[in-house]
Amino acid sequence: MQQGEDVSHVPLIRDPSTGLEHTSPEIHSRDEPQALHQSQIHRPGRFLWTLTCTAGISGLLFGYDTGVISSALVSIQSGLSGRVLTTADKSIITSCTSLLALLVSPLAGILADRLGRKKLILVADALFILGALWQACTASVWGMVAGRGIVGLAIGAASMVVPLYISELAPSSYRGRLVTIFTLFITGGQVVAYLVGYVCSSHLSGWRWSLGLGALPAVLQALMLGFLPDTPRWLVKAGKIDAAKRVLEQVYGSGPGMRQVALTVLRAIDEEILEEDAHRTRHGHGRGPAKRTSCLGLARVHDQAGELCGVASNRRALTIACLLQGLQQLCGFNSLMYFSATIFSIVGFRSPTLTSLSIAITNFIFTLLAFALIDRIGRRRILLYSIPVMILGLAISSAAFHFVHLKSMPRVSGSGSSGSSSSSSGIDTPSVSPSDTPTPHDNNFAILTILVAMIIYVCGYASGIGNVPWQQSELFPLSVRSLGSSLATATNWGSNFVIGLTFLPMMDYLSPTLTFALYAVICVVGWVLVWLIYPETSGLSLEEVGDLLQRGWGVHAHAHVRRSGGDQGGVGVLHRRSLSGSAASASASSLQLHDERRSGEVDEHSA
Ligand SMILES: O[C@H]1[C@H](O)[C@@H](O)[C@H](O)[C@@H](O)[C@H]1O
Repeated sequence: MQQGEDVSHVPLIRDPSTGLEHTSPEIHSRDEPQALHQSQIHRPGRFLWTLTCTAGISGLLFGYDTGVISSALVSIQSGLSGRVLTTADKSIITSCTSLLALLVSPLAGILADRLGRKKLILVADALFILGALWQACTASVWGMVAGRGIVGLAIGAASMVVPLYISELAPSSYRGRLVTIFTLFITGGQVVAYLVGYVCSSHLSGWRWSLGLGALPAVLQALMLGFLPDTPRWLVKAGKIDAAKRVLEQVYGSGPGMRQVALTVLRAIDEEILEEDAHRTRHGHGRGPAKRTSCLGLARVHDQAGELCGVASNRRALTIACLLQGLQQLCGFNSLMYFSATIFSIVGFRSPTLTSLSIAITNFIFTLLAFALIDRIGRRRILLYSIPVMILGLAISSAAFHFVHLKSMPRVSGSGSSGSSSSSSGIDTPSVSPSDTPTPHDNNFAILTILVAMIIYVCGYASGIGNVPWQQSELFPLSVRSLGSSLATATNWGSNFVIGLTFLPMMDYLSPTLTFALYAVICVVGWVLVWLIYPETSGLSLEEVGDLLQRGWGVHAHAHVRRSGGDQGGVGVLHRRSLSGSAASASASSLQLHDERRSGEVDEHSA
């Protein structure tokens, strides 16, 4: 096949020796150059931006729905079931969202393979709309729990499938940044939710509006998504080669050589699927090649699970993805997201809700920083640099709490009515009387230190661990990508649930000093594990990441990319890969060669 030739019809043919279906042998011509630099890709074009931002609206919904409930709970008063909400009501209403998100995430992986990535986003939209309207109209506490549960289903599905959708569309050199847009939308949604909640809280039934407004972005996204395609990787896997090729040509644009790049990417995807099919046939996983077009059935789930746990590189990928997602939540960040107003209230701030807005805004701004840096610095290095900042912030908070005279602790049981006011977190906090406000002789310095330390912590969080785990899909080969991503997403929601449930009791029984010290210790352990087992994946194609994990954890591989010039640095090079022994070592040397070509490689452990 000549460069630039129109390849609009790429038929599926059956290989008589293996019985596997694959694309035309022309596409697999061994005379083709083995690698093509994606440095030719200047910037993601309008098509890719439209796809990414349209999918990112799910992130906005995720952030909005997780953020808006805190102010809504304050404003509800006796608007549900004709009584004031108890603290237990508030806890159940808040945590049922993460619980349902946790339960749905494994199922979302199956559906993403079965229906396609795009259709699953549409299903999530339908749930977002239903959940928002339900919450806005419900008259009872249990109705609200059901509405929050429906939103939880939507968030669980969206948080699994959207990063997958974006990473399967993005060229490797932009993948980190484009996936980070998802987190930008989440954190932006949280800021919007805090602001909308603040504005609506001054109206009697404003909380119904703030909850119902969540339907609007979902309607918008569903309308836009109707015109957009599924990912090339899912399309190839579903046997829709022509459609996949069309999408790739749109993603890579029509500049000089870009059709060739699109064709090479198509070939790499196709080869990956072929090799995985062959590997599965050889090792007895799955039912062989006929699955190319029927691989989306539920019967595959068992095989996928076997492949995920039975193949060493997949096990490593799963361990890393779950480690990062677990760390993202167990480091305690969402205890600030949900309860920062409570914390600021008990230490004596006069306007805890507005003070807690500073947390949401810092989170958003530093996610912007991550967006700018993630592909330049790399995922691993950004974590190794930013986690110590988090540890510093937590350690200072922990120490400062020791010197603060707390007004009194939030109560984790009892009614929200007597003698207490509700913070925007939805948890009862004691009223702070004028005499409670700190005096210069009291602990103003320590209180201010807590605020500054928390902001330092959020800066570290948002620029690293708040984003990097959502790059999870890149760790898995296509055959187990959905299942692996969904288990990692479940780890995220499981840990989120644990943090939401344990934070207040820990503050109460352990003390704030020990609670924050514990989060700091978790971050130290997390940093060591990241250092030991998380390799740099920045700039590698999805197919190359698989190569990296085949020979151990890959942290010693000189796979990091030093930028050879602005945005063009860290380019991905496409390589053939094979799961067979000899080809694997050939692939290993090709990776080395590829790395040698990249200027200024660094030893990962020196990063
Ligand atoms: O990546 C996001 C982001 O960091 C949010 O601010 C946080 O609330 C979510 O739990 C997390 O998954």
